[in-house]
Amino acid sequence: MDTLFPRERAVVAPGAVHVPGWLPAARQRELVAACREWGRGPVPYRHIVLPGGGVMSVQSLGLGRRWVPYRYVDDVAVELPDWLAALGREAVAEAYGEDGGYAPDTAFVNYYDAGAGAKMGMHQDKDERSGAPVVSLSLGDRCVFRFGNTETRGKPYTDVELASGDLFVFGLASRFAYHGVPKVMPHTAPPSLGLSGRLNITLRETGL
Ligand SMILES: O=C(O)CCC(=O)C(=O)O
Ligand SMILES: [Fe+2]
Repeated sequence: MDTLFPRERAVVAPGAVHVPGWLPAARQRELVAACREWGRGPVPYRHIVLPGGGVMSVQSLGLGRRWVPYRYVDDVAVELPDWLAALGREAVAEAYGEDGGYAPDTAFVNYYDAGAGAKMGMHQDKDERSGAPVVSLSLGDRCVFRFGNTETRGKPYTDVELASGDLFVFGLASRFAYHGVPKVMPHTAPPSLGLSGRLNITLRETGL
């Protein structure tokens, strides 16, 4: 990534850790290939329709235990691969120094079409019955990831730039913090990745 200054690991809030460039380029390419493959599977990427009638600008696909707004249902359309759960465990160990037995059973793959202005509003990930951390991996275009507090969707929050290969883990006191993606910067993906837009893979333990 071509920034002027090296980007450094940061604890954005207690339990919320940003590790820039965690995924090597080859691993990023493998993950992009896997995301493409999942899209060819039984369930395509789609814009989720919320109960109020709103349509999300992000296109998503679920692996492992399936989520429909706003709950997990007891069925699996596409398995969560063991290698991805293992990567999640490594991610937690990287962020916290130990993996705490992390065993994610669900993942969301989100595609942000940067040209179409895809973004995600401030929300909490709170349909899980587990306090285990959320692991987020970024691929492709850079974005502004807004990481807030557990009380309100508003301030105080911190804006973090997430780039391809970055890891963000939020757990402990930040597990139920509001967060969102107000902006994706088009044409900022590493050219060698062959991806236009941004992919985000988010792993969670449902505790169900
Ligand atoms: O795209 C991101 O970085 C965040 C995604 C997210 O918050 C979610 O899927 O719940
Ligand atoms: Fe989220």
